Amino acid sequence: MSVTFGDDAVAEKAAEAARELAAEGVPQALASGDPTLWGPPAEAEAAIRLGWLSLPLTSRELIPEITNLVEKAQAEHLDHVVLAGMGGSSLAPEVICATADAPLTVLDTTDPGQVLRALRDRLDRTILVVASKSGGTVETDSHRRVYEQAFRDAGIDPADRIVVVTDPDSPLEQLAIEAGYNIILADPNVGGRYSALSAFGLVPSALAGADVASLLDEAGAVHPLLAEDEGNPGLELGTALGAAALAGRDKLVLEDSLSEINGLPDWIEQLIAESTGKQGRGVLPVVGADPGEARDELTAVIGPGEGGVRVEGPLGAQFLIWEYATAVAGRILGIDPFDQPNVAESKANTTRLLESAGEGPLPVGEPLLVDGPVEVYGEVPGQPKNVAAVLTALLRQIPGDGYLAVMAYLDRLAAFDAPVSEEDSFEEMADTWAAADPATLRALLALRTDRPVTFGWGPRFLHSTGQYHKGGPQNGVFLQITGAVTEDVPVPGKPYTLGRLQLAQALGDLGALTGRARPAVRLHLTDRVAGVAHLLHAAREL
Ligand SMILES: O=P(O)(O)OC[C@H]1O[C@H](O)[C@H](O)[C@@H](O)[C@@H]1O
Repeated sequence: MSVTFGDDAVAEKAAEAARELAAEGVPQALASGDPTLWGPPAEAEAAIRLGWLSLPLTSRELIPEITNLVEKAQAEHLDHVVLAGMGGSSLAPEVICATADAPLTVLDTTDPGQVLRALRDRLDRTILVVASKSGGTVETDSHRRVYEQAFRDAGIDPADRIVVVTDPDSPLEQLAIEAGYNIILADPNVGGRYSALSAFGLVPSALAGADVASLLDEAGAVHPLLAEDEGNPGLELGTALGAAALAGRDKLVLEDSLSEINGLPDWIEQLIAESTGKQGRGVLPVVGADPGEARDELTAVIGPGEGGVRVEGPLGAQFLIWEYATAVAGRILGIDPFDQPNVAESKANTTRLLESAGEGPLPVGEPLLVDGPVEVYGEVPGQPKNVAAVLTALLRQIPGDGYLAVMAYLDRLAAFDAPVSEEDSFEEMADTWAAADPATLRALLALRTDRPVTFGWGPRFLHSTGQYHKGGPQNGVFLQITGAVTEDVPVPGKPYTLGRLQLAQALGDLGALTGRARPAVRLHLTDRVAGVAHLLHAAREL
């Protein structure tokens, strides 16, 4: 495992901060789980949130139980592994499985189309992992309800197919005991985004076929370094992130293109955004972007490559080092890296919207304008006449130290429905998919501004960068995309459908953003395919 610097200024600042922390005994204290390192207000939370430090050792106890579960699933030919879990309960397994080439279907969406895709795929061979630390997350609860119903309708006993990963004594544990589900309890002294090496990361990944014992070995190999003042990669990375942010380089561009690890930036994004984005401070992770020249950017590269900071090492070690680094950066920035004080606001807004609308329509308001398949909602300066003018106005509103966040409450897999010919080369197919993918908007808009542009799928990002948007520096500009639902999915036992919940989530977050006087616009696609094409066309023509 190594942390190296391609930028002398960052290297010097990191070394200076590391010397100061070493003089205060921080590396040793953090490695031994001292909860006082983030000040008195954070102490109570930190006292029950440092269990991740010992997971490379303690999670070994889970291996026999996990092996039994895997053998049982194999014996029953359950080879379609579906993971219902939000944020910390699915981001690590997604990277672990993508890196190990182990097929895993992740459900961290309320998009009815995307959920239907999973439901219609090999239900007879599906094993569902319901993962929630709190046991009360609405998306995960909805997935469980939908799958229970689908299993029953197919004559399958849900108890034969559902595995629950949760904290001891959560409401989900109680429900799972009563329903007779397989239950694996996680270490309650580990927060969601620090849980990669806990049962949350290991159980679904092992079921999908990843070698999770090796991950623990990889983390175990760097574990002894965490108490060191010198040659401690966690300290080197954490001081680089913290000191760079204090010096104004608080946008962290995460790159992994040359790495053998697939998708780690998405996991780091949640870890950094939720841990640091609070009290008007924080580090903004930017995923999928080319490094820019902006004075407030720092590039972190996973694996080989060019960048301000390079972090090279196997996945298990990366998890532990980034967690430790985040805790160190939190101390440098003077924030509590273990809470997420603003995530609940959008959730509360969503609940209120659903309750007050009853069975009536959700209060979407009147569109400001309609441009072909795109309705525009919200306030935009300069009386724009079309989508292109709205995008231009939003880009102009980004402050000099700010960013634009694009948040798409859509089916993340829909772009792959775009028709390709078998004669097409892979590059041609990739171009076709990119032309149907709302995520392409990020790159197109990034060409028109020198400020960072981020992209998140809703509601997934609400459990990640959503904290930073609301709790971090108030310099974001926000572009929501929602879409018409053609086939909805009822949530058994609840008065709403997934489509209604998804829209209420978008509106709930929009309320939290506009309540902070942030510029925020919602583009609603009345025809999703045509709407994405229209948006991308407008962005290309800017
Ligand atoms: O595992 P759960 O309790 O369902 O939580 C899932 C996610 O929910 C919240 O939004 C938190 O902000 C995240 O940190 C967490 O990972």
